Amino acid sequence: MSLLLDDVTLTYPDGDGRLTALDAVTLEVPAGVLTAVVGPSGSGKSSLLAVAATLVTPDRGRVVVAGTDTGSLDQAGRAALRREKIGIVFQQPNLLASLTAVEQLQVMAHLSGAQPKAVRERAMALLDAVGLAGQAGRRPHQLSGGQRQRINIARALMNEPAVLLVDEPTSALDHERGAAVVELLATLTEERGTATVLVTHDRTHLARTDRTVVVQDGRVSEQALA
Ligand SMILES: Nc1ncnc2c1ncn2[C@@H]1O[C@H](COP(=O)(O)OP(=O)(O)OP(=O)(O)O)[C@@H](O)[C@H]1O
Repeated sequence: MSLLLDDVTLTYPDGDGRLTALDAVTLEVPAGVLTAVVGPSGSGKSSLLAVAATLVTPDRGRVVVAGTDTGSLDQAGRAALRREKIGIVFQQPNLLASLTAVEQLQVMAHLSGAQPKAVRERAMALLDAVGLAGQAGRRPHQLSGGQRQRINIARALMNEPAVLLVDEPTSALDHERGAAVVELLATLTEERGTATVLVTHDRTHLARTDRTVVVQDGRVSEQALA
């Protein structure tokens, strides 16, 4: 088991009271499984990702990442766990304008003090895995939106995370490029054995995911495969 949310409740301050964003959510995501999370705006999808990423601490319940109960960690411990075990892909790639494709990946590992040669080899292998080996020397403005999102995904995999959390990666792409990104996520999840959670608005992508979870008013329910 790579990611477990166990009876997680998250509330935010709301006027004099509290707003319940996640309401006793239990979700297990095994290694090698691509789980889609869908639901209306404001239903709690981003909150679920933020809790899974250990960026937000729930009021109640357990978040277990690659066997570690994150409730037992202090802030530094959670930061280390995020660096080592969790890959996060946001909606917008947020690539650094002055760096080439391969450097966008290398910078991640340099931060954690790995050997430069091994880091470059790993970065090139990942660019190859996302179909961009030939674009390694290009800067973001020389790449398409779909290519930038592929680099974003490759960058999130640099530290070989057990858990990959992906927030609306296709929202800035046309349908065909979006479908190709979801296809890539499915392949990488299977090959690398990540426990992948994909938040998406686009239900046409669900055919390519292993499983769909619906969030409604902060509660999750399983949906049969489409
Ligand atoms: N920092 C915050 N403070 C207060 N309330 C918040 C905060 N973040 C989210 N909420 C509220 O919590 C609920 C769940 O929000 P969340 O962002 O998780 O939904 P979502 O499903 O990701 O929505 P969307 O699809 O629009 O991104 C909403 O009612 C939202 O208004």
